[in-house]
Amino acid sequence: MTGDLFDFLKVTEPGQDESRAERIQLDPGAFIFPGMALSRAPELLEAARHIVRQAPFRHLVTPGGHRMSVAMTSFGDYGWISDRSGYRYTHVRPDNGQPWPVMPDLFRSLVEEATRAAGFPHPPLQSGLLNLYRPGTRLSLHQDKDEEDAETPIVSVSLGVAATFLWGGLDRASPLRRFRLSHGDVVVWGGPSRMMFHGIAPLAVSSHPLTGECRLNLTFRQITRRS
Ligand SMILES: O=C(O)CCC(=O)C(=O)O
Ligand SMILES: [Fe+2]
Repeated sequence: MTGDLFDFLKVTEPGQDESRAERIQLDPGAFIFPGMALSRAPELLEAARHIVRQAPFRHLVTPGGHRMSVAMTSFGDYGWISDRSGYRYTHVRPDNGQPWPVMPDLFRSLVEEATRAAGFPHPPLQSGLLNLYRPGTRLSLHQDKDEEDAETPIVSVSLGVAATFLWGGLDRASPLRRFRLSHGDVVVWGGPSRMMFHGIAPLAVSSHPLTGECRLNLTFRQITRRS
C-alpha cells in the first residue's frame, strides 16, 4: 500500500512494526525484504569473519565429483556438507571432527525478525550456511531438500556485491524470474514456496566497500522435524 494517498493516516499498533516492513512478494510464502539487514551489515560481516576464522571456507565436491564454484562453511547445531557419498547435514566438521561454530545471537535475532515479518511461526535456527561468491561464481538451479523439515521457511541474507537471484517454480522446467539481491536484503521462502527451485546467476565483476569483489550469503534452515 505504499503510494496510497492516505498511508500517512495509518496507526501502528504495538508489536506491528515488523509487519509493516516493505516487502516484495515473489509467490505465496516467498518474500524479499529490501535492506532489512542493512543497518546491521557491518556487525553481521564481523560475526561471519569470526566464524570463518574457526571454520574456513571450502569448495565442496558434489556427489558427481564436481568442485562447487561457491565456497562454503557452516555454523550452528548442523552444518551442510557434500562429498562423493552425497549431500547431508552433520553435527561435526568433516575436516577435524569438531562441532561447527556457534550461531551468533546477532544472526538469531535477524532470522527471528525476518520470519515474523514473513508471517511464519518458527524461525529456522538449527543450521547456518555461509556462501562465498567471487566474480563468475554461480549456484545452479536447485531445491533446498536435504532437510527432514519441509515446513519451516528458509531465511537468506545477502551481503556485499549484488547478485541476480533466479526464482523458478516447483518443477525444474518452470519459467524463471530474476530479482536483484543487494547488500542488506533478506529473502524468506516457506509454506507453499518452501520447495521452489532457485539459484544465483554468475556473479558480475563489481566491488563493494565492505566486501571487495565478493558476495557473502548467509542461509538459515531448520533440519529436523518439529513434531
Ligand atoms: O546465495 C544465495 O542467495 C542462495 C543460496 C542458496 O540457495 C543455498 O545456499 O541453498
Ligand atoms: Fe538454496
